[in-house]
Amino acid sequence: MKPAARTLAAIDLLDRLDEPDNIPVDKLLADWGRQNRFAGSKDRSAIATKVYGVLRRRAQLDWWLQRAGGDISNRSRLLVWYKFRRDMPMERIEENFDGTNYAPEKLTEREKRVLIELDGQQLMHGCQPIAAKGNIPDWLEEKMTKLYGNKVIEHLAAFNQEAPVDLRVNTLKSSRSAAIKALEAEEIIVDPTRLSPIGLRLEKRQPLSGTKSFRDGLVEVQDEGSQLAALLADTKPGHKVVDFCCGAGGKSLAMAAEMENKGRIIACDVSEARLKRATQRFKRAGVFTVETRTLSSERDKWIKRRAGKLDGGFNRVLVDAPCSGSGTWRRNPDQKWRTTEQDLEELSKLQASILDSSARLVSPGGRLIYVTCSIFEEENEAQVEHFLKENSSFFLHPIAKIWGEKFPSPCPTDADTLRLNPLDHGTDGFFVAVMERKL
Ligand SMILES: C[S@@+](CC[C@H](N)C(=O)[O-])C[C@H]1O[C@@H](n2cnc3c(N)ncnc32)[C@H](O)[C@@H]1O
Repeated sequence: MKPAARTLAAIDLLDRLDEPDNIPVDKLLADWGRQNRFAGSKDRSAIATKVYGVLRRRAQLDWWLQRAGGDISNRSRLLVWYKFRRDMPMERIEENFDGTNYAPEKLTEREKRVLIELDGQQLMHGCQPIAAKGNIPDWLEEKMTKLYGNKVIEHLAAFNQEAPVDLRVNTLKSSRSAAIKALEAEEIIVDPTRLSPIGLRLEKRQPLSGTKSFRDGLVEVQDEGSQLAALLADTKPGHKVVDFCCGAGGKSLAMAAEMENKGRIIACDVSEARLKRATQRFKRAGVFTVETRTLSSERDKWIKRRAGKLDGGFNRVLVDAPCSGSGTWRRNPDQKWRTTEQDLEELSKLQASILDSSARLVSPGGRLIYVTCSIFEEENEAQVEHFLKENSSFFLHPIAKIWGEKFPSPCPTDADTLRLNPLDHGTDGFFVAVMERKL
């Protein structure tokens, strides 16, 4: 594809992301690649760089557009993003807007004036408000400042970096050192992760799905934060466990390995498609203690039936709740432009309802582990506080206690719950609370 065709494709994709059906950017790009087979891997990668580039810098690009008198559109955003790249002199920008077939219209006089206004400027400007400097929507500025205080800009910058690729070693099939060697033999260089004792971090982004190590189930792709959340469930061989919102099974896989394939995990979700993907992953990993269950909702009749059983409930119920995904902005920068205050309110209600229902499955002395990949208080601490107020038979089990028993690294928090973030921990944003039912 010529440069202008790539530019047009990127603008079209950015416009598509503004539509209300919430297709995540990674899926949109993958679908586009499948539907446009004429595009080679270099084309796809160049288009993705432009799309992510604009999504990660959107608030700053809009700030400059307003200041320089441009209109706010994805075409203008990409144009200004080009302008701030050192490798894009005016001739190259014009080449990307050449007005031919399969290319964006030629630059207007107004657009050219905007570009002249930006001559000699840097994307970051001292007069930008926090929301612009940190590339978040205005309504999130107060929330993020409350969370991160005077380090808010640094935190937002960390949320704007590309996330590393982390792997979890499947201890049913390998040790960390053996997995490092097996990957090295396939020219994949990894380093041990800092916090998770079973994690590896790729030195550089590389396709993994074709490698023997991956196909043989020695490793699974899983963010280090997600690994820690699963490990903090502290499952033991022989336990009975429910993974209440199991999705494609990431945490079930980690728990099954911790349980040495002994015991039973019931992996539930309302999405059949995700459960199907989970089943394939269990097979590859050699996990045979997991059975899947499709729920109609968090109030599914199965829960009522199980909760009423006399044979004691489950030792562990892990709730990896549906959430805003604000902890994963490094991977999904589109998400922050889509989440609204109303979404947060609706999600909070759903989370409370899921917690309330799933708690009924926990046996006396058993634990309810509440996890989100969100950084927002209303989805995290506030949920736990509300739950404990309504459920006096549960108490908070301090994270530091479990951490000290399981991990060689020092516990990153002295609070009773754990909140991870990219700047301090190098992981996605995650929240974990462990609540125990009194005997
Ligand atoms: C954060 S994702 C889970 C990710 C998964 N645990 C993992 O580690 O890969 C949340 C999941 O909750 C599921 N979900 C949404 N509403 C639900 C409900 N009412 N009851 C149970 N699961 C629900 C979604 O389908 C989604 O798979």
